[in-house]
Amino acid sequence: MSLAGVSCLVTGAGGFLGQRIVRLLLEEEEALAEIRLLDKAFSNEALERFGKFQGKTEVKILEGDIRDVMFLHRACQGVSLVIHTASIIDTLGLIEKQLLWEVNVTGTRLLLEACVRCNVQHFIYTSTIEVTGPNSRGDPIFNGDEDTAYESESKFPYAQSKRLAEDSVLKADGQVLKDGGTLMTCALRSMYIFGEGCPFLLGHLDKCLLNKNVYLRFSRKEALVNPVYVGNIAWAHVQAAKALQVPQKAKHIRGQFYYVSDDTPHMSYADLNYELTKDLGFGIEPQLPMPLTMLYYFSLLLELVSFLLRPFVRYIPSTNRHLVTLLNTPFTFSYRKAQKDFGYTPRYTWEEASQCTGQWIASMVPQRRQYLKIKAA
Ligand SMILES: NC(=O)c1ccc[n+]([C@@H]2O[C@H](COP(=O)([O-])OP(=O)(O)OC[C@H]3O[C@@H](n4cnc5c(N)ncnc54)[C@H](O)[C@@H]3O)[C@@H](O)[C@H]2O)c1
Repeated sequence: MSLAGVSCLVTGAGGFLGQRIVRLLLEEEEALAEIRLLDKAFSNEALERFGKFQGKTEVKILEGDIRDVMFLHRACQGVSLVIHTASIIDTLGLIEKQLLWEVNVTGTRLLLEACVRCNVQHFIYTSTIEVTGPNSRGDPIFNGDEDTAYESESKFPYAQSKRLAEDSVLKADGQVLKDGGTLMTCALRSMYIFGEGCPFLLGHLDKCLLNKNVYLRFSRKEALVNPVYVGNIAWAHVQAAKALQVPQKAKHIRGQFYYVSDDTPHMSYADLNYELTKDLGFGIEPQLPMPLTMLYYFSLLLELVSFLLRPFVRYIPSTNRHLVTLLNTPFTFSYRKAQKDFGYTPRYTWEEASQCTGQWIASMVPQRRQYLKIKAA
């Protein structure tokens, strides 16, 4: 299976995951013809990294908005594969719902329409485990798979927006392209992603440094999850893309969603922070700041305060019931189906993943200390 000669568009290419997907695509032995990198903004570091690449694949930077129909039309013209990672991630409810919808839901639909107009045959959507749950009751799942029945009714805007976008992607499978061809789509439901460049890890690191080098325990030890290393979820996109090129394989994949995890040991989100930086001598609080039920009602209280203040001031609490449940519910998934249907196996072991991530965090500590010092002054 190969992507030799393929022209591919990656949206969200300047983001944490997008950059890693691009890197893997550029490293492919059998070179792609062209990769178009779409994002609303690229950092200088990202541009520098892409600029260093000296290979056969042509790289084009497309800076613009996923909501811009004309821009999408130009971006899709002449490509046969779209990997759609661009999205707004919002676990706290910081972003206005309308903007979240416009980017995550409408943006995805506009992109699908552009694909049909421009005869793009293959479309891979980066979805999230949050479209499955956990639900508000906090029902656990251990080693779930695509057939695991689960009552999920998340009303949290980010999860809802990703669910609607995923539905649109999977429903678009089979649509007739302008030239009479067929659009084939699939969605990869990623676990929480860790790795070099992960903004969430930096947020937790800052709090740890402010707490005298002790990580906050925001999830109980028993709340086992299985986060995925960025190199592995990126690899899953590449593997899915390759399999879609092969008609015999594509027929199993199209219209399907897949859970993508790797061999990261199952542990809580809080314990992952600790595990990744054990060598730095950081600690972790032994217990939640208050019993889980109390934490839940405390979050409810903060949400009520936020609601009451809404006519006067926009106050977004630092926690909410959705987040407390998300962080404290055992929720693990197997990648068996992705392995069976498109040959996904993790490219990096847990040892490699944790070592690279740990080294990156260690390299960020001096900078973050400096930043926190300036912020406090
Ligand atoms: N980070 C995680 O733990 C995680 C877990 C599961 C799924 N995902 C999914 O993976 C994808 C990538 O996430 P990430 O962690 O790389 O996030 P990220 O924020 O680093 O990347 C998203 C990119 O999308 C771009 N973008 C946002 N709005 C845009 C717009 N209007 N037009 C064009 N580009 C726009 C951003 O500039 C950003 O570069 C997302 O779809 C997310 O839902 C992430």
